[in-house]
Amino acid sequence: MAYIWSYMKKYPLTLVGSFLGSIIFVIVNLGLPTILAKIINESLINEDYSSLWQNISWMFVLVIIGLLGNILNVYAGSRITTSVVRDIRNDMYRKIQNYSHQEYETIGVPSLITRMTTDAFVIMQYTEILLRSALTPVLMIAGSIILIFLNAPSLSWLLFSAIPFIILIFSVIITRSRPLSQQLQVVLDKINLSARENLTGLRVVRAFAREDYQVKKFGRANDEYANLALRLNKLMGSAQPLFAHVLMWVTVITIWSALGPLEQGSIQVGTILAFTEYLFHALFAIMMFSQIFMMSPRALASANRLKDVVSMPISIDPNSEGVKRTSRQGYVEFKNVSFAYPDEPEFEAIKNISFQAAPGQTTAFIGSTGSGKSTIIQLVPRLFDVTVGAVLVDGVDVRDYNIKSLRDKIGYVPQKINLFEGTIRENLQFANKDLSESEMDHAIDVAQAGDFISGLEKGYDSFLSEGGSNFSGGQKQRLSIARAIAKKPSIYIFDDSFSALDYQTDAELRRRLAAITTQSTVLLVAQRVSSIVNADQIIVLDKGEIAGQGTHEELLAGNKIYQEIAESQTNEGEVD
Ligand SMILES: Nc1ncnc2c1ncn2[C@@H]1O[C@H](COP(=O)(O)OP(=O)(O)OP(=O)(O)O)[C@@H](O)[C@H]1O
Repeated sequence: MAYIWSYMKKYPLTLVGSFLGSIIFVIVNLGLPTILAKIINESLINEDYSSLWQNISWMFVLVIIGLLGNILNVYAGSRITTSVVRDIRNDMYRKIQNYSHQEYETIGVPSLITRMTTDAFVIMQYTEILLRSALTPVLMIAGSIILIFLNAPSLSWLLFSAIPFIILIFSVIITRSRPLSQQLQVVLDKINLSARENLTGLRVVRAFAREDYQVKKFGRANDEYANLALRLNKLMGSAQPLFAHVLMWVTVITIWSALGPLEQGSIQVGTILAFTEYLFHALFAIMMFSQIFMMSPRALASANRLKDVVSMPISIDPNSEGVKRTSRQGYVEFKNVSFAYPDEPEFEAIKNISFQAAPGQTTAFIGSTGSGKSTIIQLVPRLFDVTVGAVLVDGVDVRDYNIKSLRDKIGYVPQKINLFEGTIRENLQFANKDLSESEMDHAIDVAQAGDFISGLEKGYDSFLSEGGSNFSGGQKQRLSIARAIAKKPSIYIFDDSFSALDYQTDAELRRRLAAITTQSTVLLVAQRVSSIVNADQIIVLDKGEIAGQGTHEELLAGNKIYQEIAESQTNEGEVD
């Protein structure tokens, strides 16, 4: 509740409007039966037609005020609920932008999506219920009790004997629904994970003809959700009929117990009619009020999941007051760096790594799969922080930089290509929003992407689907490289970025890159020896440790692991 209130209170005027609407609603709903009782008891029985018309006119006035109140209530309520959910989503999205990989991995991308969509939607529904069922029912209960005591005190016991039944019904429902509501959101995460995995891996699923398996896997999560939802809906759905049942009994008992006083003339027909209306409003208000508690377990579960996202401590401090400018450009140094991934703190993915890279030089990393190549280069843009030692860029520890300034220095081409939905132009401008047409031509040209783009009908305005899935692996790699070049960084990082290129394109691209990186340092992860023969230094990795360091010729002469890699590729006819 406090969580939602922290968002609701940002809209004080709209809140006042909603409260005013609630007050009008109560006045109108209790005013109408009160006037009706007057009409029956006074105007009709005494055949006083002038007071009859007067009362009917008051009823008209009340109905019109009620209509205006309703409009105000609905309008203000909608504004608040939609604003609250929009603000929650914006806050989440902003926070997620600052997440490091560790935070993403802790919550998981599918869960983040469920939280931003479904959990936020649950909060929207709950805000709506709060606005509808908090103030109005309280006023309605208070007003009904006062009017019952003023007009029919002898029947008030009926109200008080019905209240425990209503409270009992809702207490049972609320207690039982709490664990179900919490489970429901967790199972929804599973559905999201399964759907996402299936849809993003559609080609693999088809290629392995595993559609049935995937359908069953999704079906299991979906069935689990349906079972839980059914149990929850049955519980929630039983509230209304049980309430109606209590109300019917109370109405029958009211008529029955009013017969005596009616005969004795101590109570009038209009009063009984008004009493049943007050009673209905009071009990209905209790039911409305209970909705807050019925919905609260689910809302609480969702609010906690949303709060977890926003309050998640950021493991990589963006250090906004950190270093923004350096006199040197393009120097990278690793000083005795060891690193363990946060989810496996016992296992050091890289151990005691030291090397220096200077502008105009290419430093290449090679080694068997899982030897730690990607891990090393991810430490330069501070995607993770070192566990031991230090990474220096231009002489400054990367942790001392303003993180944006550090990353501005780097053009990163990740192993898993990430292009965004939009045009080629937009994807390149992602690196540099002020990119001129000639700069774009140059980046595309160096990345060897000009040929295939000129063959496209719309050229730079050709559209990439989500993740660039309508382009080939090699085309995507070249666009990703062009995007890094467009940034004109002082440090280039290529993580296995040439693997999808044919040998000729790979060689030409490296030649063109060498020409534009005379003032920049290049860190390059490669699988093929042919991609790194001209590197100024090659670092051979084995199980996270440096097993050799030198030029291609030096390593070929004296490093066993490098010799084995080169030999295996020569046998395949790969090395130039
Ligand atoms: N996010 C992660 N969480 C935990 N361990 C990880 C993570 N990423 C990589 N590792 C582990 O760290 C080690 C080094 O992985 P890394 O990706 O750096 O290897 P690599 O040399 O780049 O391999 P490849 O050539 O296959 O890309 C491996 O043992 C891997 O299992």
